[in-house]
Amino acid sequence: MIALSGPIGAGKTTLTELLTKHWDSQAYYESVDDNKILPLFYKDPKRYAFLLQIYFLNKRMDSIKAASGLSRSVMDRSIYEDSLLFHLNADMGRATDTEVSIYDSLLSNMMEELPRLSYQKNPDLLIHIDISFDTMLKRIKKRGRSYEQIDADPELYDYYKTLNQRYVKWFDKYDQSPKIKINGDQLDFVESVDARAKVLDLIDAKVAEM
Ligand SMILES: Nc1ncnc2c1ncn2[C@@H]1O[C@H](COP(=O)(O)OP(=O)(O)OP(=O)(O)O)[C@@H](O)[C@H]1O
Repeated sequence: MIALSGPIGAGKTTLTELLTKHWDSQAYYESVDDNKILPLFYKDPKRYAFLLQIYFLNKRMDSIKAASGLSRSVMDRSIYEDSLLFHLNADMGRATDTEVSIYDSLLSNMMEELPRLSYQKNPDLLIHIDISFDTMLKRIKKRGRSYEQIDADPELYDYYKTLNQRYVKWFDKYDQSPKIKINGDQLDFVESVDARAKVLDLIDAKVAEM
């Protein structure tokens, strides 16, 4: 099982599609457009931050159970990033200490690897797509999901900026599995065929050495 990570608009969904076509393996997507809580969260983050995390935690655990054990299955986002996002929201006063501590302990309880379980919850490889803050803003604008737009809510600018910075530290510290970083600014695999081939080569080489 392989998990992708990266900031909003990094291209996780596209890379999941590319990889699973390339390997003829199974993709696990968390549909953003069907998520009824996400627009509510963007409108009133204080009220919906905790509920949104419980929603994601539940959904991602479903994907982990389905994807685990399947060779080269790919999840379009890792469960650990939810925690990164939730902590950022909590630091912005959108969740209480009690909610954070319940979330943290629930996550660690759910992710504990038990020898008697037939499936493993941590991925075999994490593929992280690193994009700069500028690229992130451009992609968010280009994609045009209404609730993500800074024009509609200027406070999102700081939220996105801090999020992007926290991703860098998060990836450096990540140690739950082997990992590889793709420079999404230099290798625009969404637009460029050459970049696509290079990214697939990099990932194939990493998988071969595991
Ligand atoms: N745990 C979370 N807490 C708060 N918001 C979240 C969380 N997970 C995802 N989101 C929000 O959901 C939306 C989709 O995010 P995500 O990065 O998963 O998909 P994406 O932007 O479509 O990714 P990509 O373009 O890389 O395929 C974003 O607005 C993001 O902020």
